[in-house]
Amino acid sequence: MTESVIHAKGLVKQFGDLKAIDNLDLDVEQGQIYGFLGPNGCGKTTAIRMLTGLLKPTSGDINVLGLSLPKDAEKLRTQLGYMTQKFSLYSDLTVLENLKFMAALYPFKKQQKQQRIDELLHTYGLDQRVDQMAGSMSGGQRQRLALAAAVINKPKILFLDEPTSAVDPQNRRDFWETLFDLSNAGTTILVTTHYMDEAERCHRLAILESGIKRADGSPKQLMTDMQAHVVEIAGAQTRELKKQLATIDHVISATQLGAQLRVLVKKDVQDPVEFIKQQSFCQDTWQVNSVRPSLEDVFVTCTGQGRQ
Ligand SMILES: Nc1ncnc2c1ncn2[C@@H]1O[C@H](COP(=O)(O)OP(=O)(O)OP(=O)(O)O)[C@@H](O)[C@H]1O
Repeated sequence: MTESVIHAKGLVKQFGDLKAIDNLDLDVEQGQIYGFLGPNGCGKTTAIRMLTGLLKPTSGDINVLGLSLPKDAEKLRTQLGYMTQKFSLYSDLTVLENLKFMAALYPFKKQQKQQRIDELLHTYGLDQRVDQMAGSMSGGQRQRLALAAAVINKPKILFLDEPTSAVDPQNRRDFWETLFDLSNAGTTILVTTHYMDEAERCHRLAILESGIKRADGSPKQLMTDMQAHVVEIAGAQTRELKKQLATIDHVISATQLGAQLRVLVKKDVQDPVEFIKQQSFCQDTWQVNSVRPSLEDVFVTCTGQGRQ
């Protein structure tokens, strides 16, 4: 079995009356890209801050790269990289100045430092922009600079908090290619997101809601194990049909996608297509088909209104 480099057991973080993280267990293997998927405020940043040693848990155990947190946080610092949610670089410094500033936080020898900066400028396509102010760069360019800065110390584990919230789909794709290069070279990556397409790229992910882990597994495994059938209905008067479906006990949710309704039906229904067709309001002209689940279906089934 591959080594677990992040291990948490019974992790709790309480802010006054609010339990931001509630009894979280976590195991992340070396080289894995592990995602935290969840809505705003579900506790993703709080979890990352505890796993990097920046925030003390209320209770629970954390072991990262064999070190116990928060006790050994200082020993761990040089082995981690952390790209925070907000743009954490200096807008009024150039690309080069920002990288030099970050490099000064680590014990580089002078020549080593320049070599590493040159390497990063090249890898992240920034060599033509060394003298550009970070504040004048596009969202995608800034994100590349932030990533270069986060990996300047060649971290064993890289934490990324909603890294692609300000970039377009092409930049997001390119960014993920870079993450797979890092993962392939042995870097473990923990990334938070609320985008389904991003979560789907992870080797493994945890779905978080109100600080609680609702599901954990590879995207494929989560879709296979989902506790619901997915049915698509094409026909007239979809808005009215949606309202009627919402009143049926075995229907978890119904949502409109273009001209069709995508309906989640509880797993204990044997034949979901027949089940829909047998409803009194179902019209013969409607096309009802069983379809493969998506990660969004998994998310809806195990969170919010899906949890009945
Ligand atoms: N220092 C703090 N003091 C009090 N409450 C806090 C503190 N930090 C976070 N919280 C609360 O804990 C909950 C989880 O916040 P957190 O930032 O971890 O969520 P998140 O999933 O990262 O959200 P987002 O996607 O919006 O960043 C929120 O309700 C937040 O208001």
